[in-house]
Amino acid sequence: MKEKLIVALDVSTRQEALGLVEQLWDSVGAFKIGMQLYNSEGPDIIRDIQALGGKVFVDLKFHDIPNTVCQTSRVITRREAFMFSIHASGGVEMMTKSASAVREVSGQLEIPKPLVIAITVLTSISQEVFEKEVGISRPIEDQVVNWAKLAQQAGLDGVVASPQEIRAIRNACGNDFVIVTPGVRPLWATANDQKRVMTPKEAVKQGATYLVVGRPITAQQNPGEAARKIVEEMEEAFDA
Ligand SMILES: O=c1ccn([C@@H]2O[C@H](COP(=O)(O)O)[C@@H](O)[C@H]2O)c(=O)[nH]1
Repeated sequence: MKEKLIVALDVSTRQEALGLVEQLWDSVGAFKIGMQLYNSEGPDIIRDIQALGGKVFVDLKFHDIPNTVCQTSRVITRREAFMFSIHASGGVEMMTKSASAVREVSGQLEIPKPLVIAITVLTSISQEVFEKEVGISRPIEDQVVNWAKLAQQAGLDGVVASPQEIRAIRNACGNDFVIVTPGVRPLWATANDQKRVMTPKEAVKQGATYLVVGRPITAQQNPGEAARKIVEEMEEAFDA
């Protein structure tokens, strides 16, 4: 079950990040690098985490014209990321070019193909904000499923969505489609800025492939203990 847990390393220094990796590598499945750490420490942080035995999800949420995202996907593939994210709202051409570039480069280099995952609607967005600020007047779930279907059509491996949309995505895209869910909050943690949340146990029950958890682990005095507690809660999904 720990393989399903990805820890978001939202810190600003290599020292903090590698300290967390050393404490957590045997309790979780992978580590996520986002814009904070990547922009502080640069791409070498990917290699540093890999050197400690950690698999790396590069969550830089690429969103640009098809050529730019395609060429950047080649770069990330060469860095042997385990997974990386692009925005579904970039469109089918952008996603298709990224997916085929990744297949080509990983095939040429004979390295494992990274999972390419489409961001749908950020888990910090509520239905009210979606309508009033983003300007889309339909249920978030419908928009997420629409983007998930387009991502699948484009040859991507899966999507990032809130646990609240897992069932609808599974119904539309099937059991092999990868669903990565941030917005996971144990009952003992605060929601922070996350709006569409669910507990680890419920997210696993709904059918998440991977759970992304940051602050409920990294902001604790004992991150290792928090991660193990979350894995135990995930395992409860299969208790009778
Ligand atoms: O829709 C999304 C997409 C990405 N994220 C990222 O996941 C983590 C969540 O961290 P917490 O501390 O557990 O809230 C963070 O790195 C986000 O950039 C997301 O939350 N929602």
